[in-house]
Amino acid sequence: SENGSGGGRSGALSAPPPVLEEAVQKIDVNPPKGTRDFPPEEMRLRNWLFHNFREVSRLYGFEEVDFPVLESEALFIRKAGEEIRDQLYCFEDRGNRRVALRPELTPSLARLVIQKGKSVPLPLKWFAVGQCWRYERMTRGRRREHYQWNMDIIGVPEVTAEAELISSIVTFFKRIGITASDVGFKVSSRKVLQEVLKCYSISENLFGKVCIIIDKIEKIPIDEIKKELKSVGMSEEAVEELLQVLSIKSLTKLEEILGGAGEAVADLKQLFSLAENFGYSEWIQFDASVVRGLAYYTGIVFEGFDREGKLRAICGGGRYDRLLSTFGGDDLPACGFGFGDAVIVELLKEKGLLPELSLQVENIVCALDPDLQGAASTVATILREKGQTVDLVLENKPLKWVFKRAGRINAQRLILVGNTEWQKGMVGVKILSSGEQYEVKLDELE
Ligand SMILES: CC(=O)Nc1cnc2ccccc2c1
Repeated sequence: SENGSGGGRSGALSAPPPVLEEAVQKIDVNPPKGTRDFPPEEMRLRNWLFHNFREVSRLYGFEEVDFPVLESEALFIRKAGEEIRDQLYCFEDRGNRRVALRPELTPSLARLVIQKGKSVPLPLKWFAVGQCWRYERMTRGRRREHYQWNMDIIGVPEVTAEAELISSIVTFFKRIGITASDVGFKVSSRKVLQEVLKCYSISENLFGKVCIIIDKIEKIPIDEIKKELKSVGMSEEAVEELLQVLSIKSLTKLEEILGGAGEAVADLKQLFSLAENFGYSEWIQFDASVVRGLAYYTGIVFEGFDREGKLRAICGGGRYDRLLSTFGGDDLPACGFGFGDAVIVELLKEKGLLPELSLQVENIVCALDPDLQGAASTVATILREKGQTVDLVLENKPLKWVFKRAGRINAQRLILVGNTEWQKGMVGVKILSSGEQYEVKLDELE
């Protein structure tokens, strides 16, 4: 409220009219490239979505955690050639530290688990909803930020953890009206890949790279995939065998190829059996081509997809038993998933399932003349202390303006503070849906 010319007011009468700062050249009122504002309507949808994320997490007994959006760049530097690494939103800060806006939440969660060490009893069941960033050349015009819901279970080596996580996502889908005919989960295990590579005595450290290449199987031509696999050292024969195995869509077939002794088949059999018990068998299918694009997965991996095949993956996750130890922590088993805020909204639009969320206020309170503004403030406070929502008219406005605003904010009733009523300790009430109008004593207003 201070004017711009040299500090506070000096004797209003003598001072020349305050000269505001010279107008800066018009700033760009749009948010930075690839980012979004959330004006009220969009914010209501976001809050509705996040409320459902949090409610499901609560139903499953998970505790909410959060981390800085800014992390040391080192947390995300992995050598496997991931897209998330190529698009890291990283920079050098004013202390010459290499930092990055987090592209995902899992490394931060792993960092916090290690930091907490033995002080937190296992298993840990933590969830977070956080904004994640990527720096893409805007040529692609894609977003540079999105919000992700993550749920992670730390300290459980059995696939009961993965089964629980998939169950939580099914619960989420059901809550918002999505059914098993709308979406499904493709489920596999990276141990399938591991067992094939072992047959060809391909070294472990190629594992991450091969996964990242395979993850592009539906995004780039198969010849390109073969070329990249050979470039990391796989033989022609190994490539052919691998691609053959990755096309398997039945567990029985997989068992024929890999034999029944391996962990991959055992884990997947157990997962599908648990899915029966959870009651979500119709939601999942085995698909050996699913590897997911993050290098740290080591076991079961899964991704939610829309059965019409129009959209990108809705969510994805899996087991990452080595991540904590690569950060110098104990060798703790871990699994989790990430669920972005973008594809799900596209799906809801496609299915006509976007919720109708309008602003709803119970009361609009207004003084019928300026010297009753104080009285109106008192009435608003009384109603608010009763837990009622109140839009208090803050200026002396004509009744026409008040009615117009009442309509716009979807007020249920109009509380009029007028002289004659106020003298009797009363206020006027108008129910805006029916038009019914009456007077009521202030202490009987509920
Ligand atoms: C569909 C969409 O907006 N995807 C998206 C948007 N921003 C991101 C930012 C970081 C990592 C992944 C991201 C993914």
